[in-house]
Amino acid sequence: MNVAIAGLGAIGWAVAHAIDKGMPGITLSAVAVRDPDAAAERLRMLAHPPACVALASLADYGDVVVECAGAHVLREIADPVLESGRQLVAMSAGGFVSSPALALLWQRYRSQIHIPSGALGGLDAVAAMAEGHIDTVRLVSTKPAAALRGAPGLTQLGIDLQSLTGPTQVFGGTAAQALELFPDNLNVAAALALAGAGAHRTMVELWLDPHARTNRHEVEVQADSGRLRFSMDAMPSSNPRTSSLAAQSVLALLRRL
Ligand SMILES: NC(=O)C1=CN([C@@H]2O[C@H](COP(=O)(O)OP(=O)(O)OC[C@H]3O[C@@H](n4cnc5c(N)ncnc54)[C@H](O)[C@@H]3O)[C@@H](O)[C@H]2O)C=CC1
Ligand SMILES: O=C([O-])CC(=O)C(=O)O
Repeated sequence: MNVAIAGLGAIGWAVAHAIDKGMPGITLSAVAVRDPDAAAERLRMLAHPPACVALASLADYGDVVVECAGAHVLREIADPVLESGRQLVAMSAGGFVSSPALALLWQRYRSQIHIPSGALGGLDAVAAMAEGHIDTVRLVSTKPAAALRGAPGLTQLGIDLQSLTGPTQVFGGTAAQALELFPDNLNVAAALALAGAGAHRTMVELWLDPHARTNRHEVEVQADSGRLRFSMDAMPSSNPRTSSLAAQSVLALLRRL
């Protein structure tokens, strides 16, 4: 299986590196990066350096194309991949909630689009519950201050990270609203919404804890089939916004595919 990756940041590089070290039956065929000169040095560290190509060409190189570059490029990557019948693995799940054009792609091609369990997990159980009736879904995410630095929602809500002294709730509302304010921080809410009750019926609380060392995600789903509760304390990766489990969830998905 040829895998092509968009974006060589915290997740993309971890996935590229792991495939290069050896995953049976999987070859890293191509990457698309924003700055090819900067990436060239990194790619030289790999035993089998992949081709460096444009985003729109990834579909020519990969049976599976893994997006780890951000929701702003998801459409550019997704169109050629889905039209050519390839499979798309999308880390920036929030794009399918906040962009109407991407929401349409999700409806039309969902069998070819894989949303990894990311920094959360447990989505198989939530999807199974959605086959019956889900009454309520609640996600409470608690993050260290560094994880939210630069998020547009902080400015819009008038939150000053420096002034926080203890755990503080910065947002409460639907997943759809959460992704408008925190598009790079709550893909977990999108993944949960897409697996379960949708972005308008998935309720999200976002807390900031200046003393937190992990990204904590607590999920509660009430359905006619029963009640699910779990929590994940995920260690940050080289990117303080992103848990290291997110890249590992891509590797686990690739092995399954
Ligand atoms: N589903 C989930 O549970 C999670 C999803 N994410 C999302 O996954 C995505 C990747 O996360 P990270 O690797 O931590 O981000 P990152 O910021 O470390 O890496 C993103 C990379 O994409 C590259 N990039 C940006 N625009 C590009 C373009 N036009 N062409 C090629 N490359 C481009 C950047 O140069 C950067 O190297 C983000 O959208 C993030 O919000 C992150 C954590 C968990
Ligand atoms: O990595 C995490 O803990 C969650 C995250 O960034 C996201 O959902 O976008």
